[in-house]
Amino acid sequence: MAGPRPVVLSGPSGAGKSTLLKKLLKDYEGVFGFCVSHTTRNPRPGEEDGKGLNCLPMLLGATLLPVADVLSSVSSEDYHFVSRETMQQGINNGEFIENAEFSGNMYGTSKASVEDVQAQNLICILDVDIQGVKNIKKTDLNPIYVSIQPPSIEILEKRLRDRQTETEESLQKRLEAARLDMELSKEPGIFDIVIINDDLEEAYEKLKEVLTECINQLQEAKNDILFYVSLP
Ligand SMILES: Nc1ncnc2c1ncn2[C@@H]1O[C@H](COP(=O)(O)OP(=O)(O)OP(=O)(O)O)[C@@H](O)[C@H]1O
Ligand SMILES: Nc1nc2c(ncn2[C@@H]2O[C@H](COP(=O)(O)O)[C@@H](O)[C@H]2O)c(=O)[nH]1
Repeated sequence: MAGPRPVVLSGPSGAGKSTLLKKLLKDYEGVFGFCVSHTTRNPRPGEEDGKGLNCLPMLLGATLLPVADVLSSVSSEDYHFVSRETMQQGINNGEFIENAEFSGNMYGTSKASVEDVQAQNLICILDVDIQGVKNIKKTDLNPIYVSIQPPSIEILEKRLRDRQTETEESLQKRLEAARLDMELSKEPGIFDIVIINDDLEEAYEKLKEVLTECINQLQEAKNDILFYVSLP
């Protein structure tokens, strides 16, 4: 696929991927674009369908709201919320790069979502579980693979409980998946880097360090374009 090399963020549910992602998208506006996944799970309070930073021009056009109002209403971590039937149809039609069943729900990355970000010359960030990582490895996407891990399963459980988004049943399913994810992340060759998210600021600094090269490459490419465009 064309465009700058994408970034895959993975790691157990509750490890802090979205928290780090939101900081990154805010600090590097115009550099990164979030790939909005599809899911069959119910939206959480505050989540809305199909909203992602890459939908911004559409939102601005459709709502005619002041830019600041639209920006404050845009979350970087929402989904296209769909029924199982719709999702399965899309998968059957070959519209997805990868898809997985996680904690009783379907999740997937559509080709259109990736292309949407890449068409804007942004570095496309995907947030997927470990099954997604394995499936993406079979494609030609060629991303940088980053695993965000919690300091321990006990701390992960506390973070998930404190987040108050899960029922006891879904929390237990997520912890079960987390144990497997934490084991697999130790296998050499799966991830380019594993970041332990203990202190948030330290984890964020490490993430930025890993992404420095691709951030610089994109910014240089944009500067080159600006230079040539401004030539008389
Ligand atoms: N370093 C940290 N220290 C303490 N709490 C944290 C830290 N990082 C994230 N959290 C908190 O832990 C909770 C889980 O974080 P977050 O929602 O970002 O995880 P996630 O990996 O994106 O989960 P999911 O995959 O389920 O979306 C949030 O309430 C967040 O505020
Ligand atoms: N394989 C995929 N996994 C995905 C995708 N989008 C999100 N996820 C992962 O699902 C879990 C749970 O997410 P939550 O929002 O319900 O807490 C988490 O590990 C995500 O990384 C996807 O498109 N494909």
